[in-house]
Amino acid sequence: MKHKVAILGFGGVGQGFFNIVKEKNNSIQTLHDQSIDIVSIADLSKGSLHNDNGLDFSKINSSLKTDGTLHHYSDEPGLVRGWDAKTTIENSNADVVVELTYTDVETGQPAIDHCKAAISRGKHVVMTNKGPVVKAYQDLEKLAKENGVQFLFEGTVMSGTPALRMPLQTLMGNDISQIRGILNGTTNHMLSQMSTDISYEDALTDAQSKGYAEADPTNDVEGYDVQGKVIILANVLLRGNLTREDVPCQGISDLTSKDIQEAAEEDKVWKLLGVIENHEGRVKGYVRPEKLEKTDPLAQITGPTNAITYNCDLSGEITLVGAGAGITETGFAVLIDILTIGRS
Ligand SMILES: NC(=O)C1=CN([C@@H]2O[C@H](COP(=O)(O)OP(=O)(O)OC[C@H]3O[C@@H](n4cnc5c(N)ncnc54)[C@H](OP(=O)(O)O)[C@@H]3O)[C@@H](O)[C@H]2O)C=CC1
Ligand SMILES: N[C@@H](CC=O)C(=O)O
Repeated sequence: MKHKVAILGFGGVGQGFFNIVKEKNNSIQTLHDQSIDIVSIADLSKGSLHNDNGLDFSKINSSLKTDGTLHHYSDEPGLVRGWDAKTTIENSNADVVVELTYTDVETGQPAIDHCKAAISRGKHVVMTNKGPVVKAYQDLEKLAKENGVQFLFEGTVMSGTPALRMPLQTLMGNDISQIRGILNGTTNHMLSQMSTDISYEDALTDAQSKGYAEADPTNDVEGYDVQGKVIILANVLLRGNLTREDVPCQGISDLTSKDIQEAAEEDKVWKLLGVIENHEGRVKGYVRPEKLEKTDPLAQITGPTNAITYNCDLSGEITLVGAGAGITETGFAVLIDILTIGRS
């Protein structure tokens, strides 16, 4: 099976996904009988390219190497430049639209419109952008069903670690009464760095330089990113109907290096937690920093690594530990969603 893919947003994750396809397309074809043609890329400032016959990976690579944009991609028959995201969805021959633009958890836009336009045209949507899942999960899921396409978003929670697919598929039949986790790579990395005397500002700059942080890192440090993930987990796994107003949210911006040192002296460690409680179908969630005993399994999780514990009635506590952010890890989440479409 050959997937024709359009990428909207060619920042860290877009390029992480592109590099994976460039390196692994042949082995994926051999092992899984699927391959990926990138036919369109649309980005605000890096430029936009489309070719019905597929774009040339080596030409994309060399243009990126020149100055980080697509402007140096050389001409070829069938090449179209300059389509914006909307035109790409309308005109591209892609059967999968990959939505990797900025997350806006307040409005979900413009990504909700991108999803609706793609799904209404019979295109599958794969995304790591949390906005549309936080704001419009039920509507988009319904629209996807009506149009006979898939709407997949594994990378929205814990990047390439299967925090959604694992419970949906392999914990089926359990009642999950609680989900509790460290769900943001940026802040966990910052808290780990701050415990080694690195300042809050330097720790944030480091997380940004490594591609973990949101375009506006306020979303990370004020907890809004975790709040979005709590809503996604609650609504997708537990059939909740939570909105941002339902989830009290406190981030780490008030925590100082002194607080972290004082906790260490008490053998404790500060962690930013996202928690969802499910009492017989009444689903609630919150986000706040908590001072954990060093013996708590979540206290051991450092750097951009995340962890999530599902409290299940049949299988007991199951904890998943893995990357919470990162461009290759999140690029992998896009790949696994596309391969899942191919399998079904
Ligand atoms: N980085 C990570 O570890 C993870 C990220 N995510 C999510 O994945 C998405 C992508 O993340 P990441 O790649 O790190 O973010 P970046 O900020 O690096 O990239 C986003 C890209 O989208 C482009 N863009 C924004 N709006 C539009 C638009 N309307 N049309 C076309 N292009 C647009 C930007 O253009 P411009 O060239 O102008 O900047 C930028 O290149 C985000 O929603 C993020 O929340 C999810 C999990 C992990
Ligand atoms: N900014 C987020 C990226 C993934 O969702 C994080 O740091 O976890």
